[in-house]
Amino acid sequence: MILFENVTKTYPRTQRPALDNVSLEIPRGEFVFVVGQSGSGKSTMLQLVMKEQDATDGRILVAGRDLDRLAERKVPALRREIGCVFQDFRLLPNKTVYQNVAYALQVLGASRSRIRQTVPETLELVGLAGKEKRLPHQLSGGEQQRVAIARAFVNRPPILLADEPTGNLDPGTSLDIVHLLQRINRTGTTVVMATHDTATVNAMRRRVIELHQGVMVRDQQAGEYTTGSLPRIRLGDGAPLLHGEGAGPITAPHGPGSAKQPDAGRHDVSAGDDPDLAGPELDDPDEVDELPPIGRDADAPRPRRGLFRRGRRTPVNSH
Ligand SMILES: Nc1ncnc2c1ncn2[C@@H]1O[C@H](COP(=O)(O)OP(=O)(O)OP(=O)(O)O)[C@@H](O)[C@H]1O
Repeated sequence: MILFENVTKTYPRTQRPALDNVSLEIPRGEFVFVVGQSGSGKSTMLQLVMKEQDATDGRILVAGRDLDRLAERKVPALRREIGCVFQDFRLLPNKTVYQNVAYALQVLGASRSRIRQTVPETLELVGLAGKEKRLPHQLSGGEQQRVAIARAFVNRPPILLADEPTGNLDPGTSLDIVHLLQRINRTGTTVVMATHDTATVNAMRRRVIELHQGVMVRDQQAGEYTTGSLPRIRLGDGAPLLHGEGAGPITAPHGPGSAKQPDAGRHDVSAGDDPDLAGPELDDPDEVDELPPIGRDADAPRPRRGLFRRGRRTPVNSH
């Protein structure tokens, strides 16, 4: 599903690669944490998957597509396969919960009947049934992130990328959000979550890919994440540092086995047409221009700072 073969990314006018000869495979349906200090290359990795950035060297396959050979006109189709969640939620402030989620389908040209069916069932999935008519400022931080997850997932993408989705949330709420991502993962969607959040990673015990100055230094099933306190192993001259002696098996990157298989991980959740759950009609089709960057909104103008560039880091109330 996602394959990196000897991928290097060096940004213009920089000395050191942001990602340095990274090889990995993430099979369909997996849940993976990407961890590492600030500047280690986590966001760059996610941007490469989205083709928000191009690799300087190496090969990337995503959902059966070789990104280096993907024509520009086919990038929107790639992005429709990928939902994105960010630290700062990026909701439309003047739209209700329902409208924020419906919008993601509307820009994809979904029919009204599909929107009326899918939005309520997705809001129910993320635990927001009953809050359809609230505006983002009437929600807690955790609830806002649930809306963002609903928006990213409403089209049932086979891949969900989450870049520091718990960065603005307190520990308990963070765990709730990661449990929600796990629930989405159980529907067959591959989840890749970049995070600094050691407690969450340690609570979940899923696959952990660790980056250090752009180098992948760990790829571990059922991994932990402990910053600074574990002994480090030197592999040899010039080799990367390896964390976590005794912390569990350290696996080699997977081979390129399944990466070319077409994605079939979509999952439909059926729900009835409950009028109580149906939100207000979208009043203005021209609102498409206001849509903030999300993964599947491939046709919207791309922000200059990139889909995965950080916005504010202002803590918000997450209770
Ligand atoms: N557009 C860019 N132009 C130049 N350098 C960049 C750009 N984006 C990222 N970098 C550099 O690439 C390296 C990796 O950055 P990246 O944002 O991928 O790290 P990160 O692990 O996601 O960090 P953080 O956790 O702070 O978000 C850093 O040295 C960063 O300064």
